[in-house]
Order: sequence, then structure tokens, then C-alpha cells
Amino acid sequence: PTLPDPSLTGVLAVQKQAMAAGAPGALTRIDSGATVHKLSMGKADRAAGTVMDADRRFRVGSVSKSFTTVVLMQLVAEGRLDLDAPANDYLPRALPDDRITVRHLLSHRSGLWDYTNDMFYHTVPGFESVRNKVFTYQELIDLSTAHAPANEPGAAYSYSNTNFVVLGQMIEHITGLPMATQYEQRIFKPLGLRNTSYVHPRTTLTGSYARGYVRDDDTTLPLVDSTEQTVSWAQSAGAVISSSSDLNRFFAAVVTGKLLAPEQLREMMSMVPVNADGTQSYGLGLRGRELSCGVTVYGHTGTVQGYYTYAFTTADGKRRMTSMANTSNNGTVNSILGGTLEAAFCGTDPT
Ligand SMILES: CC1(C)S[C@@H]2[C@H](NC(=O)CCCC[C@H](NC(=O)C[NH3+])C(=O)[O-])C(=O)N2[C@H]1C(=O)[O-]
Repeated sequence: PTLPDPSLTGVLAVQKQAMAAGAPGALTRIDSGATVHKLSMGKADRAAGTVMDADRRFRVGSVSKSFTTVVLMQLVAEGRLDLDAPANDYLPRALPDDRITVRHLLSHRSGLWDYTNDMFYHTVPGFESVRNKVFTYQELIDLSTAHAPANEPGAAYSYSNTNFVVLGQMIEHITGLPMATQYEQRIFKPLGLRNTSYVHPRTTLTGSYARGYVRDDDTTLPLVDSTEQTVSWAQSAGAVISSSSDLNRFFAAVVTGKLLAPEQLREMMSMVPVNADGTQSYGLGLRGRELSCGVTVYGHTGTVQGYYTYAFTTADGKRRMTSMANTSNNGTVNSILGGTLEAAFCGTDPT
């Protein structure tokens, strides 16, 4: 089906509402065939008064999970591991349950507890206590396995950062190479993603970037500048830095088979509904969203201190959109920002 034209007034209205709800700034980039739309407003740096623009780099949070999945699925294609084998076959230290498979990890069905539930129970104190910390994968996994699992392996979808920390440890254990090298050699370089990097545990962003501001649980307190952090609490689950143009190029490359062989792409895009009305689904390190105009888009969302991200593409890669608001711990902003999907793919304006 041909898509309605994007509604640029709709994107601007969503961004305006996100700022009214507390975001210092917002950006959106839509690539529709050869046409590019770049829309931004507000501030990239509150203290300096620097205005936002759509080319700035930012922390993408869990959009990183789709990058980690591509590396893992390339290893599957190379015969280095089997999706339905026990994860313990490929790890330096066994998880408590041998029944957890590689596929369970990629689809958030392992039941492994998400250690960030405890780590960030109190948002700003939790963040301040880890922002300069460097964790090993094993330290994070041990934080998780100190808790009972959320479900039996394969029995339910329960999103957990732990799954993609285990996958990062697995990839490094199998290949003997750091994730940074894998991302660079298998994705960033081949696609020419010049605004994308994995600099863990370095805390600084380079080039032109947006600063991020996390809101305190006490919303009467000022925003906290959370731009500089190691993101070591997430690593292969959330530490990639990128830009709207690079994320649009990445997801178009994924769905058009530039990075994965047909079999692995089919597996990655095999979506399972994760909400009551089936409009939200999860495949392997990939989210699916069915929109009001009947189109399903594929990509990932991200929430990291100071940054909300939506990065999605149509199945044929012809239209893709990335939007970002530079605040977090503000659910209203996050759900408002999700309105850029309807504007970009269905041409609708927010109510
Ligand atoms: C499933 C999600 C939403 S959470 C998961 C991951 N982000 C995190 O786990 C960070 C959680 C703490 C973020 C922090 N919140 C608190 O501290 C709350 N007390 C804030 O808002 O700055 C990511 O990214 N994913 C999102 C995703 O996949 O969309």
C-alpha cells in the first residue's frame, strides 16, 4: 500500500507538545525515498542556549539492542552459534537455568530479572551512583541472577536489559573481540555511519551533539544534565551513540537485507505480539508497531538518562523516521514523542 505523505505540521505539533511537557528540545528526521525532512526545535544545550538541530548526535539507549542483534545474527549465519542452543553453551559462566536459549535472550523471554529495576528505583540518586562506574558484564549479570526469574524460560515476554548484556558477553566470548570492534567492523564501517560510535566506557560525546537532561522524581526540582556518563550499566544493551540520519540508514539496511542473510533477517523480523491489541510486537532485538493507517513499522525505542528515541522503518525500507527528545524520566514526553510515528508514516496530526 502507498503510504500517505508525512505530516510535517504533525511532527512539529508533537515536538511542541513534548516541549510543553518538559523536553528542552526535540528533533525528527524522515527519509521518504530520496526526500529528507529534518525538523527540530528547542535547545540542544540549555546552559549555552544552543538551538537543537536534527543532525546532532545523541545517546540512543536500547536502540543499541538492534545493533547487538545484527552482530549476533551475523555470527549465527557464520555457523558460530545456534539460536536454539542453550545460552550456556556459549558463555564463560553459566546462567542459573540451562533451558535459557539464545533466542530467549533476543526476544526477552528468558525471564532474567532486569537489574535496572533496582539500580534506578530512585532515578537521580541511582543515576549519580553509576554514571562514572565501569561494570563488567558478569557484575551486571550477577546483579540480575541475585533475583528470582520473572518467568520460566520461554513462558512469557518480559523485557530485560540483562538479556542483551548476556548477549554482549556471549559475542565477546565467542569471537574474542570487544563489542566496539564488532559494531565498527560489521555495521558502522560497512554502512558509513560516521555519526555512530560505541565509546564505552568513555563518558563524552564528540562532534555536534545534543546534551540530555534527566528529570528528578520530585518534578519540582530542576532537570539534571546527564550527558556525560559511561553507560556501563547498559553497554551492549544501551551504550551506542548515533544520529537521526545514521539510525534511519541502519534500519533501512537491516530490513533490506544489507546486513543479514535472508534466513537471519526472517528470524529477526518474526514478530510476536506483546500488548493486548497486538499493535506492539517484538521479534529478535526489534520492535514492531502497527499504526492507525494499517502499516507496521520496525525498529526500536530508547530510554537513557536524558534521551528518548524512536527509530523505525517500513518493511521495505522506503520510509524511515527517527525522533528524539533530550529529556527522560518523563513518561508524558515519551508517549507524546511516539506521536511522530503516526505523523511520519500515516500523515496524521496529533489531536
Ligand atoms: C523498555 C525501555 C522503556 S527501558 C529499556 C532501556 N532503558 C533503561 O533500562 C533505562 C532505565 C532508567 C531510565 C531512567 N528512568 C528511571 O530511572 C526511572 N526510575 C530515565 O528515564 O532516565 C531502554 O532504552 N529500554 C526502553 C525501550 O526499549 O524503549
